Parts: sequence; structure tokens; C-alpha cells
Amino acid sequence: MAQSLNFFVSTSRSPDFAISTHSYSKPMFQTPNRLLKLAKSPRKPVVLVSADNGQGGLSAVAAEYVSDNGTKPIVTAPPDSSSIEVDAVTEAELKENGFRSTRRTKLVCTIGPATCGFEQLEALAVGGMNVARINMCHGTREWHKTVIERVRRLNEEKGYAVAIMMDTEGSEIHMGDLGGASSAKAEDGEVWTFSVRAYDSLRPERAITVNYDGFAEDVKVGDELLVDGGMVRFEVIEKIGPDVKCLCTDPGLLLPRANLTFWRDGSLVRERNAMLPTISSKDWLDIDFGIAEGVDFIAVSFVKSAEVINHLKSYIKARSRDGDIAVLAKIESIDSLKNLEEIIQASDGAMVARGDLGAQIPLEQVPLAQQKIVQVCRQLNKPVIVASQLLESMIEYPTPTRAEVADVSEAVRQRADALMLSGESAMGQFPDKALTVLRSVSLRIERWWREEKQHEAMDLPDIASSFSDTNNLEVDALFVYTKDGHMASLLSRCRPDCPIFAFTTDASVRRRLNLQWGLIPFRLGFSDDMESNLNKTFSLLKARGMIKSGDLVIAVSDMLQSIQVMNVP
Ligand SMILES: Nc1ncnc2c1ncn2[C@@H]1O[C@H](COP(=O)(O)OP(=O)(O)OP(=O)(O)O)[C@@H](O)[C@H]1O
Ligand SMILES: CC(=O)C(=O)O
Ligand SMILES: [K+]
Ligand SMILES: [Mg+2]
Repeated sequence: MAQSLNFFVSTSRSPDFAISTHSYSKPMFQTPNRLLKLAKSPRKPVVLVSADNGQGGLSAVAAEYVSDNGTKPIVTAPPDSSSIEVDAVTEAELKENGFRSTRRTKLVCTIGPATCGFEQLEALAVGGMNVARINMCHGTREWHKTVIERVRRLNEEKGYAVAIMMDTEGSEIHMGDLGGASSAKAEDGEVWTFSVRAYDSLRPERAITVNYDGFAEDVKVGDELLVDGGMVRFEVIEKIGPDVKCLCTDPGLLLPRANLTFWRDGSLVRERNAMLPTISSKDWLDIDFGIAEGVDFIAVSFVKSAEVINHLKSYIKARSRDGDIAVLAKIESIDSLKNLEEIIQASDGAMVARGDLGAQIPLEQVPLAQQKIVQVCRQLNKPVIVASQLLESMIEYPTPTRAEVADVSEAVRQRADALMLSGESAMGQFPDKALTVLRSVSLRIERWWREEKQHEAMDLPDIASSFSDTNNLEVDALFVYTKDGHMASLLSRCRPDCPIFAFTTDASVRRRLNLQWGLIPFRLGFSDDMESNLNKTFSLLKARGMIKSGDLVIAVSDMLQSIQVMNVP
């Protein structure tokens, strides 16, 4: 039976909106007309605040609703009305451990030779992979197509909602592919030749192809050449036509297509590639491929401004079947930091791409940049991924370093939406173990947040200041019925203590929601009648043992301006 609650309906505290409170008490709470009117004026946040859960003590829950008048309805065949799509791992987790223990931080795995087989992909899905990333820097389109098909098969056959993220190559300068070798060792004092010449079959010893034609003209004798942001260093000692002779000063392993940067007098040489477009002609072909294959996210490398994001978004809109590929901005250059807010505002999410970022700004600035990017994304309600070298040592070893565990913990503490594995899952020896480390560290830190009531003092202007009280109600789960996912992401942004069950009719919305903090996306056919939606959800979830009678649930929807609080019958 529904529980009796008193609600105060108010607009957010933001100075743009007048405070309007409205007390309301009903077993099944339906939004009063006053709220309906408010919510109907487009783009006005409305906050529903409940006080007094009937069991004494002040409690509050806030749900923010932004009217969706501008968004177009998504047309897809509704799923079978008698079923609910959820993956076996989530189902088992909910059954065994209940709501509290579900992982909130999402996990992205880069797929490479170590993980491209169907069984390997399945092992990652079982291990908690929410998003599979394919990096167009590596492999052929045929290879990527096979990976996409396998992930899709996994979703269809096993009920997963693993999303696909395509990461563009971008036009930064990088080495060639080492003629098929998996790596090459550069030793101290050796002289290597970097050249724009393509060595077709036989790569001479200590010779590296560079992908940028202007390379030999742009570098100067005395420049420092950094591979992968400093993993290996060279000094330019001589230029002979297209060949540039470089002396190895910091030895290390050269990996295929490793990124190259140049430093002169202690600062990064940027002019050389300022003219290169963010999205190269090869990238556009890859993007066409991604659109044709129906990827869920396109992550744009080396974004410099919001313009390129807007351009890509309109390109996708014109070409994609339902215009529903989300565009993520990779923050990995000085320019992207300079234009951070406008880039993130234009994007559907962002990635803290610490690998290249660390090659462009001093390493000691990377942690602060990360914190800033995560915060801006939260403010602007965009999902954010923390990426690169989280568990780098696990490429070779089965256990992480303590420092790596601390780094992962910090990203979880910052409440990033997602963590990403790169080489650890693409070509490492222990992809499943690395994923397990991300999963267990996430769970541990999230539990700490709840147990210690470590609710951040983050200022989210559009969310009721009663946000911290949200958790006092001790709700077991938030249910959100969402067509395009927007309402679900608003709830995710609040980072509540309880999991958010996001129900959507659309399989691609379900996959995209899988990147966002705390959302457990389900695919379910539903109508405008919330009462029947709830009854149906309860009976389907109860039948599968994912909820039980007495669980306290708050339900919101972006089709109807309603919020309901009830115990599962
Ligand atoms: N599809 C692939 N085929 C072969 N190797 C791959 C593939 N994807 C990734 N790798 C390997 O895994 C490593 C780490 O992957 P990652 O995606 O982080 O690439 P990256 O080269 O560091 O570039 P980026 O800056 O785009 O992340 C790569 O350097 C490469 O050796
Ligand atoms: C992920 C990525 O592109 C980077 O860290 O550079
Ligand atoms: K890339
Ligand atoms: Mg990068």
C-alpha cells in the first residue's frame, strides 16, 4: 500500500525562480496542478521536496524535472509488454545482495586483441563492463565491425545493455604501427630515425614512421621528442630530408601508434599541428562507419572547441537513423582545458583523457584538471569518464600497485560517472582481473560514502539544497520512467544513496544510460498510466526476485509530472 507523505512543492532555490511551496498529502501522490503548470513552462526546473515520511523525523527527497517540451519522441517498437529486459549480472546482484550493494560507478573497457573474442567479451560483461570502447587508432574497420557484432549478440542473447563507444583517432601526430611488431625497445644512447616515409614491408632497424607530413620541417635540432607523453624521450640531433635522427635520452618501450609531442625550451610546440583539423578525413570515414553500425557514443579526440562538437552533432542528426548517438568530448589538450565549459556544454558527456593530457600539461597538473573536469560535468549534468593508466601495471602483473588503487579510489570519491580501462583490457595479460579491481574498489568507496554519510558539499545550484536530506528517507530505490533518458540523468546527477532503476522503452536509450552513475537501466514497455506502469513493474520485478514487498520506492516519470512514494505491495 502507498505510504502517506507530506510534500512541499517548490521551485529550486536558484534566484531565477520564485519559491513556491505547496503542502500535499495523499496515499498515492499525484502532482498538484500548481506543479503541473510550473513544469509545463519549458526548461524550468521544478523540485519536489517531501518532508516527513510518516515515520517521524524530517526527510526529504528531491527530484528535479525539466520540461521536455522541445525533445522529439523516440519511435521504436515497444518491447514485449509482458517482459522486462535486464542482464543476468544485475539480476543476480539484486537478488543476492539487495539494492544497497549495487555498484554505482560505471566501467568502460577498451577492446583490443586481448578481449575481442565472444567469450572474452562475455567475461567482461559478467565482470561489470557497462561500455565497450573501440579505439579507431588501432585495428581495421572490419576488426571493429566484428567486435560491435559480438557485443550486440551478447546483448541480444544475454540481456546485457553494453553500449559501444567509438573513439576517433584525431589528427594528432603519432608513430606508425611498427610493421606488425607489438612493441620495440629503445635503449639509452641509441639513435633512432623518425621519418614520414612509409616503410612498406621491411622496417629498417631503429626506424619509425610518423603520420604527419610536415614533421621534418617542423622539428628543430635540439627539440625534445616525447613518446606517449614521456614514456620514452629522444633529442633531435640531425635532420636529413624526410628523416629526423633522434638520440634516446630516456629508454623505454615504444608501442604501435604511440602519440608524439615536441618540446622546445621547456614548452610544448603547438604551432606545428594547429592547422590540423580535430576530425580528420579518416575520422569522418570512421564516423560514417560508426553511424552505419549504430554505435551509442562517439568520443572525439583532441577537441579544441565547442564548434567541432556542434558540427558533429548536426552531422549525426542528419544521418543517423534516430539521431541518438551521444557525442563525448575528450579533454586531452591545452585548448580543451581553455574552452572547457563551452565544450562540455555542447557535448553529451566528457572523458578525462589523462594519457595525452599528461603529455600536454605538466604531470602534476593532471589531478587538478581531472577534479575540475569532473566538477564541471556534474554542474552541467553531463556524464564524465576518468581514463588512462588507472591500473597500468596490470597490463603485465596480476595485482595493481597501491598507488593505482589510490588513484582509482580518488576517481570514485570524486563521483565520476565512469572509470575506463585502456591497455589493461585491450592488450594486457589480466583484463578480467583489472576489471575486478575497478569493481571492488568502486564498491568499497561507495559503501564508505554511505556508511560515513560522506555526502559531498558540492554546490549544485539547480538541485534543491535539501539534497543531502534525500538520503535520510532511506528509500530503497528510485524508479524513473524515461523516454529519452533526461529525467534519469537528472536523478543520477544527485548521486543519491539508493540505486536508480531507469525504465525505458528504447533499447538504445537503455544502453546510453549505462554510462551514467547509479542508473540501472531496464527496457520495459510502459504507458502514460503511471499506476498501471508501477503495478506492472512491481509484478515483473517481484516475480524475478529483484524487489520484495515492503521495499520503499519513489517513482518519477518524464512523461507525466508526477512523483509517487510507496512501499512495494
Ligand atoms: N583495436 C586494437 N588493436 C590492437 N591494439 C589495440 C587496440 N586497441 C588498443 N590497443 C592497444 O592498447 C593500447 C592502449 O589502448 P588505448 O585505447 O588507450 O590507445 P592509445 O594508443 O593509448 O590512444 P588514445 O590516446 O586514443 O587512448 C594501445 O596502445 C594499443 O597497443
Ligand atoms: C584515452 C585517451 O585518449 C588518452 O588518455 O589520451
Ligand atoms: K583515440
Ligand atoms: Mg588520447
